[in-house]
Amino acid sequence: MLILASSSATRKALLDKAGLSFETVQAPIDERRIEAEAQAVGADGRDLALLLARAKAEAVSRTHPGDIVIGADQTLALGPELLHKPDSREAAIRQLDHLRGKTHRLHAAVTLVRDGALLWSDVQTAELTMRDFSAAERDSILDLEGDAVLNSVGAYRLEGPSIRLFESVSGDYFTILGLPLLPLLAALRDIAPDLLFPE
Ligand SMILES: Nc1nc2c(ncn2[C@@H]2O[C@H](COP(=O)(O)OP(=O)(O)OP(=O)(O)O)[C@@H](O)[C@H]2O)c(=O)[nH]1
Repeated sequence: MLILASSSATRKALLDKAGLSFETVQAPIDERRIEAEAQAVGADGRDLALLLARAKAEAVSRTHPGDIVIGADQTLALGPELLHKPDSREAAIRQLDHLRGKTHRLHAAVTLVRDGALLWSDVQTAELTMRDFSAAERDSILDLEGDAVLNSVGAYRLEGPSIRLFESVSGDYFTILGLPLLPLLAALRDIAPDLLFPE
């Protein structure tokens, strides 16, 4: 069985649309604690995404012997600063105002783990520049997006009306949504082709 160790509805949707059959299991890890420990030894956004993706897959692998577990994590770096998913509309407003008119990076990491062993990992980075949008424009986009932006590290959904807040985007679409799907599919074809086309 293929397992996605993520509670992300977006990641689940991407694998569903790719026609994969899998289970989702939320990883029982303390992301903030791992982040604090990693940053204390100088980890940057890219390192942290990989560390968390691996920790999630390893944690779920321990309770699912024999299964291939996909771990994934995405960090948002504005210069050296790491931003996180907003927990309210007010926090989303603050987050978008913080990103307005600037360029930030999204680091999306993905891992494959079986019986605690790391089989494969990858980290992809995208660079996104936001327009210097007005507060009125920001608020009308948040009205259109609703609570969906609370599940997104940048308080936006590139595939939704939020796209109107962007100046430019460079990098893979799936990386921005939070799961480097093409490298993951290539790794699964290599490691467990039967899981891509279950009998
Ligand atoms: N739909 C959508 N989701 C996005 C976008 N950018 C980032 N995200 C989501 O932002 C979230 C990043 O937070 P993570 O900590 O990696 O994942 P999570 O949602 O908390 O889920 P876990 O894997 O259980 O930690 C992921 O769910 C991404 O799918 C976007 O443009 N569109």
